[in-house]
Formats: sequence, C-alpha cells, structure tokens
Amino acid sequence: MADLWQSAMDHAVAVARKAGQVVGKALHDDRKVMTKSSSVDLVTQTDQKVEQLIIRSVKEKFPTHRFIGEESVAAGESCVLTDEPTWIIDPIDGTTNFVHTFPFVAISIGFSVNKEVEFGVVYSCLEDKMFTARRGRGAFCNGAPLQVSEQTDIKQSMVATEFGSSRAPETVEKIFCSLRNILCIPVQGVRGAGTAAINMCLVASGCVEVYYEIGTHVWDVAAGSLIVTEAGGVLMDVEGGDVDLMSRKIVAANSKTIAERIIEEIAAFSPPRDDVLPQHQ
Ligand SMILES: O=P(O)(O)O[C@H]1[C@H](O)[C@@H](O)[C@H](O)[C@@H](O)[C@@H]1O
Ligand SMILES: [Mg+2]
Ligand SMILES: [Mg+2]
Repeated sequence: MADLWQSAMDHAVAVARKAGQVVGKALHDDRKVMTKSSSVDLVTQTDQKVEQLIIRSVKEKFPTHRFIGEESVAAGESCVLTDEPTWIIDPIDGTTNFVHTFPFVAISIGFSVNKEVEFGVVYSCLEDKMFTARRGRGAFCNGAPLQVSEQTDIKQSMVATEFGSSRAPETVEKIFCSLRNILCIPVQGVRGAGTAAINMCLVASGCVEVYYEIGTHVWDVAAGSLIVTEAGGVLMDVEGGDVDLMSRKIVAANSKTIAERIIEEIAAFSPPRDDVLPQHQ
C-alpha cells in the first residue's frame, strides 16, 4: 500500500530544520516583543515569520491541505479540526524562552487526517534534536529510537509542568495547589523546559515520567502527543479519561499508573477550548 504521508513528513522535517536556523539566527536579534492573551503571553516577529515560512513551503507542495497555526489563529483564523489533512503548527514553542535566550525553543509540527495525528515533528533547534514519530512506527530523536521510562513508583519520579500564560489569581491558585499536592507526594523533582513540546519529548525520552499542564493549545501538543504514544507513553485528560487535544488540558506519562496517580493531585479547571472561542480572548 502506498505510504501516503511519508513525503509530507519528510517535508515537515526539512522545513522544521530550516525554521530552526531562522530561530537560531534571530535569537540575539529579534527584540520586537509583542503580547497576546496577557502581558506575559509573548509573540515576536520571528514567531510570525517562521509560521509564514512553514505554511508557504507546505502550500507549494500540498496546496489542498489545511492549517492550524498558532499565530494565524491569533490573527483571527479559525481553530477547528476537520477530517481533512491538517498541519498543526507552533512556529516557536517556548517564545518566552526565545525572548530571554533560555536555551529550550522548539518548532512543533503535527499532521492530522480524520482528526488523528499521523506524524509529529518537534525540532529543539538550540539543542539540534529532531524528535519525530509516525503513527504505528515508533518515535525517534535524531534517528535513535525513544522509549518512555519504566519507573512505576511516583515517589521515584520526575514531573514536568509549566505555569502557563495566565496570571489570574484564581488560576494561579489552582496551579500552585496542584504543584504543592504533587511536590508533597513526594516526587523526586519538578521541572519545566518552558515549552510543552519539549516537555512531551522529555517524557518520550524517558527523562521525565509525566508532564501535565492546563492551558496548553492544540499547536503546543499535537506533535508531542504522537511522539509520547509512539515511545510507549499514554495521554489522558487532567480529570481522567481520554485526552482531547482541543481541551487545553493534558497529562502525558510513561504509564497509566503514573498518569492516574498525578491526576489524583491536580486541582482541575477548564480554560475556554481552542475550537470554541477566538484565541485573542
Ligand atoms: O511559547 P508558546 O508557543 O506560546 O507556548 C507555550 C505557552 O506560551 C506557555 O504558556 C505554556 O506554558 C507552554 O507549555 C507552551 O509551550
Ligand atoms: Mg506553544
Ligand atoms: Mg508558539
């Protein structure tokens, strides 16, 4: 049977690498920082330039495909996932890191058909680590196979999470309530790379047993979601049950046991879904 999506994935890897070069060159130059949903939700001209580069390049090769791009949605485009082949793009995942030259910045490209992620590409461009996964064919970093951690004891686990872009007191309270509960299990450590995509690749790489966050967007997690599951990991909603990549809530773990143990400690809340409200709200 013809492999429909390999050429698309090869293109995603090539354009992610090219975008990574643009990001690397702009790291110390692009000082025009703008804000979106809050004063700490940053975007730069490089985010916008990289997204346009990726979309333009894909359109030339796959003119009928659709796009969900972080900065296109911020500019008012719809964020509704259909059955059509769709590229789900975060041009810079870790924009705050980029602005502060904190060295974890990724280009994240997920590809969905019939609302199922067929491949995911996360390029951690300052580390030169290309994370890839094809559905049913495993997950890799620079070509080397990835496997989640075999740790079953939450008290011997490392947890990743982020504080997100909301500073609303009630949201901050929930975030710190979850963090306190989890820290006091106790877990051995809590870390955050500053980018959802790289946090998910750390789960896939076996460095972190579980990553959770409330507030992510579909473009943050689409590619990483497949990299985690193809490395043997699981995805769940923060309240248990199946993950919904549009729900802005995610747990990505090495096993259901660890995921469910963390879910017990999360003080859940539900931000507006990606596919309901305009993203600028
Ligand atoms: O850097 P971006 O693409 O905006 O994505 C991050 C988001 O801004 C943060 O609020 C989240 O906590 C991170 O997980 C995202 O990666
Ligand atoms: Mg992002
Ligand atoms: Mg981004």
